Amino acid sequence: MKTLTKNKKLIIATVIVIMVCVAIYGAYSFFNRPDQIKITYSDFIDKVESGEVSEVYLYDGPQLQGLLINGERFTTDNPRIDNLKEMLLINSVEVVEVNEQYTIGQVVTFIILIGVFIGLAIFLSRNNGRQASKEYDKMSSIEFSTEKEQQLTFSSVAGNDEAKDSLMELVDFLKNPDKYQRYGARMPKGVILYGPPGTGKTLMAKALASEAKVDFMAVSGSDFVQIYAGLGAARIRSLFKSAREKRKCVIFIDEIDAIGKKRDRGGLGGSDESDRTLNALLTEMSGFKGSEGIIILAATNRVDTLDDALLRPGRFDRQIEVGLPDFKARKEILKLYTENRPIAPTIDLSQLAQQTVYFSGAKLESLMNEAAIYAARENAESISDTHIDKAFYTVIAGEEKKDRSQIAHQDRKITAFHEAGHTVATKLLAPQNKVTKVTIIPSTKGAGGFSMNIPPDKMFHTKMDMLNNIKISLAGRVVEEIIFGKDNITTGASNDIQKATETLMMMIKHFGMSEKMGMLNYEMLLGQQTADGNLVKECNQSMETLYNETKQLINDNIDLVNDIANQLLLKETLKEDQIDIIVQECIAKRTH
Ligand SMILES: Nc1ncnc2c1ncn2[C@@H]1O[C@H](COP(=O)(O)OP(=O)(O)OP(=O)(O)O)[C@@H](O)[C@H]1O
Ligand SMILES: [Zn+2]
Repeated sequence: MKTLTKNKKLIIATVIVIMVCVAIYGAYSFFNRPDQIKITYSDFIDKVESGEVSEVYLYDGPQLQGLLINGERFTTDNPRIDNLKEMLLINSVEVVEVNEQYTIGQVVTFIILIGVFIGLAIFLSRNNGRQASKEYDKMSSIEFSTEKEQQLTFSSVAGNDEAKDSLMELVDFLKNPDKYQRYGARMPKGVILYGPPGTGKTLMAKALASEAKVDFMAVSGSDFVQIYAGLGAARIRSLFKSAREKRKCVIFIDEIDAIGKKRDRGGLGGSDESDRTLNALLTEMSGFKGSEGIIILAATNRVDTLDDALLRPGRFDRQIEVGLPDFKARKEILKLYTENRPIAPTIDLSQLAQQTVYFSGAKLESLMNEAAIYAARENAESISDTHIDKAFYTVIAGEEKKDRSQIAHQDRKITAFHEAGHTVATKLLAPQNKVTKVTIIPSTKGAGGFSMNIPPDKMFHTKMDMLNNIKISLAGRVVEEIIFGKDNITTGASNDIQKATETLMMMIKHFGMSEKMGMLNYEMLLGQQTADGNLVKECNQSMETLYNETKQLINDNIDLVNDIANQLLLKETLKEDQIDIIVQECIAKRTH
């Protein structure tokens, strides 16, 4: 595309040069026309005096030129006398003074030349502008589908149930924005979908638009990063303008981080251009009312790199995680992509789902597609295990070679036991806390799995609450040590240790909860310095005691840890009710 426009410019330039040459030649021959009569100087004086001369071009050259009343042009010798002009004026001849070195022809040629250059400049700049506007237009043509073209529904998206539920709520809003308006409900303008690549973020955005039967406009954040200053911002404005014209629509901005990166505060300059683009986005988002029925969905792999201004209320104030699929979701995705393919009856999707840990939806789709290609190449009757096996290695090519059945087995096991530790400690020490979900599928927030631990709302936290929270944090590491041995503990506990240290330090420094250290605010005493020797010593000792108490607790309930870890290895994600059942069953087993 770039070379094409370059060629175009070259052709245009050549044409213009030719035109200029023609113009110069034309002008030249015009002033040296053979019909230009040559008269003697005395004839000239006679004609002036008899009023036959209308114009004379005065200049310092050897010849004078002029125009007779009858339209004839003439030249005559230039006497180069001082009072010629006065004499001509007295005889009411129009005198045009011409700069010395130039002949009339040259002057006219010069004027034409300048005109042509100005024309050329305007043309090129307009061409440039057109180029810019072409790039600018590209935006709206990137992906635009009207409702008729879409038949996607949320059923085309497997797994990701929580994310789907959140988006489903928005369908009604898009369908009936007036209804919400009537109650003064402020509906979200922007939703950020975040998670690893290929997990179906785009797919869900499309599904939302088609379920709500509204238009879908997709752009990518990187399209707004422009060479032409201000174009990114202009594109944003144009995007919103066309969205408003549609009344209801879903705007999808992929890779929002390309324009929405945290801005460099205090840094010198930074990128003005991306700032300008981000500001345009923020302004546009504040500009439209929620009742307009426009929802902006943005996707990113990393929500933590986004500028805080983007995440404020009235902008992208909803953030939905779209994670890697767990066992159940993988099975559903595989089912989706085997439905219309001839699959050998020996293929066990559950088993395949188990063997594809850490695969994204896109990777699973690609797995089935590659397998289908292998089968087609062989003209096989159906897609068999051998084809899938081959496809498996194609899909994970470049990655560390893993035995299909052993994929990341040790990692999973460690994570499962670590998370089981947190879960058991929570259930035993703080049953009032809600454990919404435990998973061994890594999230973008944590390296391993995570357990969501929501303590009930309380005005005050007791010393006991805080000590228990520390123990819950330590329980992951404790289980690692008990199950895998002192030398095989992992780096997976680094966040836990940070959290435990923070809580303990707060107890000692701010809340006067350490008998040894007394009722002092150590931050006031120590100023900026975070800790002194005594403080560290006290913190260390308390932590050791807490660690040993946690170890005791876990050892006493190791059967429960085993049960939960094994279920995690099997199902990968456990919801609260599933955990409760495991706990009840385990305790029932004990009393028998
Ligand atoms: N949960 C899912 N259910 C069904 N198909 C899925 C799912 N997740 C991903 N896919 C498949 O993977 C393809 C790519 O997914 P999509 O483009 O939506 O991912 P993404 O999260 O937007 O990725 P990226 O972050 O790279 O933009 C989809 O077109 C679909 O075929
Ligand atoms: Zn942990």
